[in-house]
Amino acid sequence: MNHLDIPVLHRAAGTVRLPGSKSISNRVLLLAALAQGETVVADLLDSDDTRVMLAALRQLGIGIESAGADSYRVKGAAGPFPIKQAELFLGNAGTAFRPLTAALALSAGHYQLSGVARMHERPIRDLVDGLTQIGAEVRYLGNAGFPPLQVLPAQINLSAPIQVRGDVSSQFLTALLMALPLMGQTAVIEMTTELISKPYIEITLNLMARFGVKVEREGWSRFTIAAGQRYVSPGTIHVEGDASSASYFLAAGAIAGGPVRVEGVGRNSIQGDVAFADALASLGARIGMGDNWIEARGPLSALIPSPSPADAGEGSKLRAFDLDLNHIPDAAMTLAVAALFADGPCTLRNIASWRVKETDRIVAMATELRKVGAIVEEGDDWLKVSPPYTSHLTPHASIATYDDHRMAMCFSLVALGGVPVRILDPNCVAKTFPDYFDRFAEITAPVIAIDGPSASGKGTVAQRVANALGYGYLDSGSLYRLVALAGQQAGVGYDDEAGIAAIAAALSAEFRGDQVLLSGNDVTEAIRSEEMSAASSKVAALPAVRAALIERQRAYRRWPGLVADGRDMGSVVFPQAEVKIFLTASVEARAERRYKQLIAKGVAANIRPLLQDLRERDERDASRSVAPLRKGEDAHLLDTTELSIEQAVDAVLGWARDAVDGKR
Ligand SMILES: Nc1ncnc2c1ncn2[C@@H]1O[C@H](COP(=O)(O)OP(=O)(O)O)[C@@H](O)[C@H]1O
Ligand SMILES: Nc1ccn([C@H]2C[C@H](O)[C@@H](COP(=O)(O)OP(=O)(O)O)O2)c(=O)n1
Repeated sequence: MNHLDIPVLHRAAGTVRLPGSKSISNRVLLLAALAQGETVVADLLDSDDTRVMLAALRQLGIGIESAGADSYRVKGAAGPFPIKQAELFLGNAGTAFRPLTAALALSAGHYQLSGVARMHERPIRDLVDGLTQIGAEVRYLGNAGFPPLQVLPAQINLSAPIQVRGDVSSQFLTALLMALPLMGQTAVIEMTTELISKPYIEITLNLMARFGVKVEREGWSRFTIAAGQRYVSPGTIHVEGDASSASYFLAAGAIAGGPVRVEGVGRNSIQGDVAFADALASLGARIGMGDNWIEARGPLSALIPSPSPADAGEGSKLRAFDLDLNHIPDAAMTLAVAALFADGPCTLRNIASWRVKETDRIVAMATELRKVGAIVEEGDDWLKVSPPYTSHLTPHASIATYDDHRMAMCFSLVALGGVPVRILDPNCVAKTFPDYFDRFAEITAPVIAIDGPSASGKGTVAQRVANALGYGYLDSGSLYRLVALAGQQAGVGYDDEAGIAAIAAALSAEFRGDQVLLSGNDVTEAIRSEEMSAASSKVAALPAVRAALIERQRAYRRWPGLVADGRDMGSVVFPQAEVKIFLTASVEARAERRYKQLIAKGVAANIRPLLQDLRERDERDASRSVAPLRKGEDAHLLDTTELSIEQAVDAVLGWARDAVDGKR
């Protein structure tokens, strides 16, 4: 079976930009389609479900254009869909199928809705019954109670309240609520059974309000949409990051030092799962929150006085917990794995819904947690997890994931316990977060940052250290050199900041062994010319160019680790690096090294101009306004003037070992 091996991880720190929330993405698309005016939907989730929704809306006559990465401009119909006849194929996208059924039932046209075989096994009777009560014509084309469906024009009558069950899925209520304002009349919905997943209805009501329609509710049993309301575009709407996806990163920060920051959700979030941060805080994690971000760090250790705030709390455990988690069933899974890192037995209560999700998550969780040494008891609607008696997790466990994206994501946290772990069928994360493991690596892979002036030996030492440790290697200077060369080829002046930054953002660079390719062409030698050395130093001084290259550099942070060399690796690009080194040598020694390098390559060289050039470049790199070259307080100084390459490499490896030992 396909698998992913996650190596031993000691620390989690960094920033993750979350993918858009699935629940919000498809709701916003539909509301924008029905609204009056044009809506720019920014940060939309790119997933199967949203692609299906976009295609269906276009087929129904809604003008939708791309407005940049993950952004769309939706021209609202200001009412029901303009196309009155359509056959829609909606794959397995429940978040498209249900709301579209309701909106089409009120659009006075002839429609057919179908999906993949699995979609035809998913019940829809409660919604169809609700629509039938108000006179809508919705017919089953296959098995009664299931898609595919046919929708016909009908006379809608809203004089009596619509009676709907709330205990199977809250999506049926969401679908009705979003469609009813199309009629412009007063509409009332009454729940006949207890409503589950209330936070999801809160999302629906909140988004409807953003589009100008207010729903009055009496508790969670009766909802009224007053007459005369219609959807109006709010202009631009940003889709929040997915709060359930945030839980893995926040837990990683709480377990393994942090700080880990997620961007895209925060204090103003409308998603119930942000309450996961409160749960983590009750375990002792230190949580920070802004409007659009949440940050987690490990608990402050009460016993060990910490020498500096940065070290505070490292190594201290989470507090054992006993929590009712009914309000955050998805994010609660993350807590079950976090329990491995607690100081005693932990109980998760009121999680019966786990039994009817992608798999029986109570059984799955208990089975897999035992594989890593946990002591687990389970009940109908609870789970009790105790860390292993020895407090050492079992290494090399093979974790089954049950075609459940959340199982795969949760169990990645095990590696933070200092043991390697194997995740079986890791691609199941594609359901909500296709590049989850890459993002997780970007906050957990150890980084050795080596900065210093030209010809100090950074590249030579960094490559040898990377080889010795089996880590990846990033020569960040080559990116600036590539930008300079691409700028020259495109005829853009080095003082045209916006022009060069655009080139940096779109740079098509590839490192293949020792070869460097620019747009597919080998430029390994070309970027090393003295002309490009000088030009790269110029483009590197442009703040917009540096900003454009940051994410690209961070994406090199992969398991089992990265050695990165440059000027601002430790200060800007990887401020959380485990080991930071400022590598230098006297300018004379450096000039002599360059001289020897050039002669060895058969290039005629002269020591004086080399000295002059180095001094000028040192000056420019050290005096620029953004990310100037200088030794940070937290960096080790390594002066190689009198050292051999081996001695320099040994010094770096020694610091790297100390850093890991300190984490044990
Ligand atoms: N102690 C040393 N540490 C690192 N490199 C050294 C040392 N002594 C001599 N060198 C040589 O210095 C030259 C410049 O190193 P390089 O890695 O290209 O520097 P940088 O990446 O900092 O510009 C290389 O040819 C390298 O072999
Ligand atoms: N992280 C980095 C890496 C390089 N730069 C700048 C500094 C240099 O002038 C150019 C080229 O860097 P490079 O490391 O390839 O140059 P040297 O090999 O040290 O001469 O880019 C930077 O500003 N920030």
